[in-house]
Amino acid sequence: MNATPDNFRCGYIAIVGRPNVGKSTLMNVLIGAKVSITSRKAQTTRHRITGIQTRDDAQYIYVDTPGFQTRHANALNKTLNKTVSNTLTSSDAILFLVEAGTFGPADQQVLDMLPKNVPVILVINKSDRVKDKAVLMPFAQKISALFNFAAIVPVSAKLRFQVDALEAEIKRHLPENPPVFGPDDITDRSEKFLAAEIVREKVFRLLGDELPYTSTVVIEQFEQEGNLRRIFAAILVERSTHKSMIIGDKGARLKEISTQSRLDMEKLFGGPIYLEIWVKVKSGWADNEAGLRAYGYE
Ligand SMILES: Nc1nc2c(ncn2[C@@H]2O[C@H](COP(=O)(O)OP(=O)(O)OP(=O)(O)O)[C@@H](O)[C@H]2O)c(=O)[nH]1
Repeated sequence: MNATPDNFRCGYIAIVGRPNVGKSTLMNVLIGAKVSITSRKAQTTRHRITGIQTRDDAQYIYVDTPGFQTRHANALNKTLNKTVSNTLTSSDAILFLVEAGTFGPADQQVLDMLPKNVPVILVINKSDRVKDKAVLMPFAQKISALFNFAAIVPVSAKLRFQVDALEAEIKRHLPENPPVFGPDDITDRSEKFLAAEIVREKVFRLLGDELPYTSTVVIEQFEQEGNLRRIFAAILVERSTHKSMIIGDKGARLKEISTQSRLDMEKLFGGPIYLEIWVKVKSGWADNEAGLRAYGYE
C-alpha cells in the first residue's frame, strides 16, 4: 500500500444478532477469508474473533460476537454475555443482523442490549430466501420503529448480494484514523486459536445435533519446525457417552474429524501439518469459571 492518505478511516465494527442469523458468514464475506467458523449448528462462535479488511482508503476491523444464550444459565453463558456488552460499547459501528421476515424474542433480546451512543446498522440478512421482495419493506419498517438505526441494508451474505453497499455504509461511520494493522493481516488471533476453531467446526459439522453444545477444543501443544506444524489437540466433553459419539465406530468419526481438520489447517497455514486429536471427559467444565479462564474464555 502507498502512504496512508490523510482522510484514511479505521475503526471497529461489531457484528451482533441472535444465533444462526449468519454473523460468521457475513464476516467471512466482508473480510474475504475464512477466519470465523460457520456451522449449521447454533452457538459455534464462542470466541471474539477479529477479522480485518484493508482497502486503499479504510481499514475495517470486525469483531464477531458469540450468540446470546438464554436457555442454559451457566457460567459460560454469563461470560459470553459480558464479552458481548464490552465489545459493543467499544465499537465505532454495530451491525445488527436479523433474518429477513423473522423477528422474534431472541432478536428483541439482542436489540435491548445495544448501546444508544454507537451507530447501529440494521442488516437484513438471508434476503435471498424471500421470494417476494415487496415484503421486505414492511418488515424493515416494523423493525426500524423499534430502534433509531443509522441505516437499513438488506443483504444476502451467502450470495454476496449488497455486501459492497453495506461496506460503503459502514465506512461512513468509521473515524478518520491511520490503520491499526498491516495491510495483509486478516486476523489478530494466533494460529493456535485458529487450529482449535477448525477442529471445533469439524466436530460440530460431523456430529450435528447429536452432540450437546457443551464441548470444546483445547490445543495442548503447538510446535513449528521449519514449515511443519505439530499440533496436539484435545476435544473436551462432559460425559463418556459423548466421547464414544465423537470417536465413532472403530474410531471412524474421529479419523474423519482429524483428516478434515488437517486439510483445512494445511490450506490456512500453508504448510504440512502433523495433527493428533484426543477426546477427554472433563465433567462440569462449562460450570466452572476458573476452568473457563484457563481455556481462554475471559
Ligand atoms: N439462505 C441464506 N443462508 C445464510 C445466509 N447467511 C448465512 N446463512 C446460513 O445460516 C446458517 C448460520 O450461519 P452462521 O454464519 O454460522 O450464523 P451465526 O450467526 O454466526 O451463528 P452463531 O455462531 O450460532 O451465532 C448457515 O447454515 C449459513 O450458511 C444468507 O444470506 N442466505
